Amino acid sequence: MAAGPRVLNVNVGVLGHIDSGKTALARALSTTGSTAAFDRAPQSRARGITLDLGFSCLRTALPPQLGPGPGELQFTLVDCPGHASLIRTIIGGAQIIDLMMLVIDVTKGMQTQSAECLVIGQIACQKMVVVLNKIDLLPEGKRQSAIEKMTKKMQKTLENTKFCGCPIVAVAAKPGGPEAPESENPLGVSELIEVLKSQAYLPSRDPSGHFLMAVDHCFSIKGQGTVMTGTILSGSVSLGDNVEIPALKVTKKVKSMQMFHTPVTYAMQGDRVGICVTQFDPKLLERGLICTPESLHTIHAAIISLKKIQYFRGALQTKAKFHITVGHETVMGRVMFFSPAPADFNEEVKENTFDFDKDYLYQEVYLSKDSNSSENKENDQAGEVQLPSQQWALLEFEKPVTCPKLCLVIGSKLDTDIHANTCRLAFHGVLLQGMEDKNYMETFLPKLKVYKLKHKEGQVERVMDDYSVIGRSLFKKETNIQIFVGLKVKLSTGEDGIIDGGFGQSGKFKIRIPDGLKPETKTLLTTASKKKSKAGKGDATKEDESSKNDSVQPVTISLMFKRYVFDTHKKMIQS
Ligand SMILES: Nc1nc2c(ncn2[C@@H]2O[C@H](COP(=O)(O)OP(=O)(O)OP(=O)(O)O)[C@@H](O)[C@H]2O)c(=O)[nH]1
Ligand SMILES: [Mg+2]
Repeated sequence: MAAGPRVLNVNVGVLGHIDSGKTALARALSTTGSTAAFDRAPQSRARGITLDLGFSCLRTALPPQLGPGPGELQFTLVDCPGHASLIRTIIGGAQIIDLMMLVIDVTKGMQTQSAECLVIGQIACQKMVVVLNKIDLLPEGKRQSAIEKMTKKMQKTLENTKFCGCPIVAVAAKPGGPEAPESENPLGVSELIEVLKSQAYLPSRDPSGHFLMAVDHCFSIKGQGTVMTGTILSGSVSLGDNVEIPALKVTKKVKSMQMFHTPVTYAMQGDRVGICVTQFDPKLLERGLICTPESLHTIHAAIISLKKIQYFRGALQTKAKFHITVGHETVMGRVMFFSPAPADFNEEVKENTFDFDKDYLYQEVYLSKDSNSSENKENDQAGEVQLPSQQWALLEFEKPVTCPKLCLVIGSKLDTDIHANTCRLAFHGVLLQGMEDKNYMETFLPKLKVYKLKHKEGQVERVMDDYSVIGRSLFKKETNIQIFVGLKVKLSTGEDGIIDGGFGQSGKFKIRIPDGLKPETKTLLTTASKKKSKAGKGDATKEDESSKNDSVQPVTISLMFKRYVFDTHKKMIQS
């Protein structure tokens, strides 16, 4: 470890709607700039928007809650882009921060991407500070009352979020806007620094486990090698360690390391470091992960636990495609939702594990208060829809992704029109099980016991004798009835029956009633048959005709069974 005073690092994300003044605020806050801060990229400057994460830092005295003893607190400011199209970068940025600043243009209030950032913050961050920026644009006489009004509004917005009651600070990061001289001093920034200090906490710092680092910049230094800078997400790293760049499948030795311009020999979770390796072309890696060799897995499909994002309009449909951010990568993927089997509905589920021994119920749509699918009609009749405490999804990716175990997953509809003023983030969850085998369909999925409940209805055509009836309209003409032989059915009059075999060529079948038909049922059926044969006089010989003629029969037959979605034999199972 480096000698000298103790320095603690806290990553502070700067998030908010486009043009709210995030970059201006980061600039006002920082005393030391680091690589690629402040829209240094030429494309960024030309367009006046932030295209990538910007890093800068600010050092202050250690606040009392992080004491005792001498030392310094370093805030690494992670300036995120605001433009809607860059939401993937924002999600990546949010996963490395400990404390989030949500920047709001005080003259505009909450805007579409402020809301999306708030959602991301709720998923990925512990703490938040709201910054009302551009207060210089409020007429001086009415400034205070306008700030108070917006503060109240924000408090209301945050009421039902985990950030309820968080500090709200009013500033002007760049009074006068872009044309104002640099000498114009920002307003409220020293107050904001005090608030940040009061909110700072020691993020979890645990040197155990695999080393994993989110790299945000990669560049070469003549005569030294290639430097990758980033935040250590887990584990630790020492000089001489081998680290893998999984996206490129190469392993390199750590030649030297720096933490904010100071050489170090060791760094751990929460630290921001630059790692120098040799013989590696920096052009090959821009953004990405490096890790302990072979500690990440590359997966083609995954099982996740998930929750719908409340602000997402519309239902989450099975088979729909989403943009899926898995850890730090985003790919297209298809989803299939499933819930606990009814028997396990109220059972506590263990966090971060998936139980392959249990049965799960396939769902056409994710069950939520607003999902009024016909599937849930039976549930609905009780009034309120009963929702399970946990639901899951199977994700099938269009391209394999490389990610750590148990990483964060966010599903979004990024193809939604960015001017549509709606939340594009649809669900979030935890990756419970990845499937590394390309042939997971054959090798893995059969282990996943998700079933569909099938319900078929038909009618009793006529009585054969006291212990058997002929049924119809349950199967199609071409159905191989043989595979249904032996399955149990129930008559609407209460009798249990067993499918005995086909009858004729038109999909009719024979049902055996082991306990015999009730006399009432027999009467009911005989009267109905008589009526029918009268009506159909002349054609009575044509069996086929009568099955098309859907005259109402008084007794219905219902067949219920479950079938596992991934069972290659398509077995029908009855309890
Ligand atoms: N009047 C006034 N203008 C400001 C203030 N802060 C920022 N601006 C202006 O608002 C515009 C946007 O500022 P940026 O800091 O680039 O905004 P941003 O949120 O980083 O934008 P993106 O990164 O593209 O989302 C610039 O023209 C700034 O000069 C402020 O406190 N007062
Ligand atoms: Mg910016």
